[in-house]
Amino acid sequence: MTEPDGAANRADLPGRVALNPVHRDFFAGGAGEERTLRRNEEAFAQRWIVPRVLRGAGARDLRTTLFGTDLTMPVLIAPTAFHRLAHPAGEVGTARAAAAAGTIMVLSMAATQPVEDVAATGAHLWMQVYPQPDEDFQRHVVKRAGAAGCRALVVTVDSPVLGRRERDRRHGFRDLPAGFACENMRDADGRLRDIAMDPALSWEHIDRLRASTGLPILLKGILHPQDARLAVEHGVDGLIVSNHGGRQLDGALATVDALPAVVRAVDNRIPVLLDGGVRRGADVVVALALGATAVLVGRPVIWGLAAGGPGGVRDVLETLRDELDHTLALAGARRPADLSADQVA
Ligand SMILES: Cc1cc2nc3c(=O)[nH]c(=O)nc-3n(C[C@H](O)[C@H](O)[C@H](O)COP(=O)(O)O)c2cc1C
Ligand SMILES: CCCCC(=O)C(=O)O
Repeated sequence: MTEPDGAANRADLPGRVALNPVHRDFFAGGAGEERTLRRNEEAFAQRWIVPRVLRGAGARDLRTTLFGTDLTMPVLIAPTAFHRLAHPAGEVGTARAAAAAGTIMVLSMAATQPVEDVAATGAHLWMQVYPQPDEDFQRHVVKRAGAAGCRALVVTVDSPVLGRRERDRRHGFRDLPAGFACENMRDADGRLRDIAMDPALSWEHIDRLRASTGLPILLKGILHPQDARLAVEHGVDGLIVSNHGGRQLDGALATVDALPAVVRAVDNRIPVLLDGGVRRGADVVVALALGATAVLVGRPVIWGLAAGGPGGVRDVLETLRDELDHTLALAGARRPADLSADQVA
């Protein structure tokens, strides 16, 4: 997706603030040569929809239910870090747009505003966490998210170590600037912790997390069908096929290429979601036809936030909704569930 570049023709957008180029590269960039980052979008561009005709489909119905929450469309907001670097409205601004659009926002563990403030917008929230080796602290974060009203946990499992983002290295960008903090990384005494990434974590960590909370748990960052099977065996409630928007393992499989095998392995036992490279309604249709229950968008939301605050995010979501509705009509489907894998070539 084209990045906002501070061009003058965007100055008319309400709430727009110029994006610091270092922060723009943080949002836009991926790991290594950014092969996976590019491939996520290219893989969608190489999928072709085979429409069905004369099905009397009528007006579309995009509604979707996930773990008891009704959404107006199968497009969610992926967890992304540091929204206050994109716009002063921060995660609260993004959540206002999610509430207005009737979808779920997945709040990043690296959010720059407290989950309680974000939840006060009335948006449906899920909380994303990187599994923390200090399990007492992790339970504290999970409890706090639940108390604030988050309805599910998204556990990101593709980050045993942080990806090498060369744009950030060139800029020397390592951390949030002064005056910003990961507000949901405070311990019970209010002290800030760093987000830990730990290559020693295993399925036992997920088992203990599973036993410690009644919230539905989704694993984010699944690409291999065997991991999908293991997730089901370990009592996980949902999967997100993701390569972290190409920010972790450069060279990892594109998500739409990974989706069919994961869907087969899961065999309808739990919902399978996908993120990475979803930019248009046609991409959503392809993912749904290949068996995803819903998709999430990452960078488009950030660009909307940077360009226009909550209204900019709303524009991004409503554009995706319109395109999805239109593409479904042209594909001969009334509901997402009417699509089938034989409609993708
Ligand atoms: C700037 C940025 C920050 C991100 N931060 C997180 C994060 O804190 N936790 C997480 O699980 N994923 C994070 N992701 C990955 C997204 O959740 C998602 O997998 C990815 O952005 C989807 O790809 P897309 O940007 O092509 O839509 C981040 C992605 C970006 C671009
Ligand atoms: C330590 C938080 C990193 C967030 C991020 O940039 C990502 O997950 O891609």
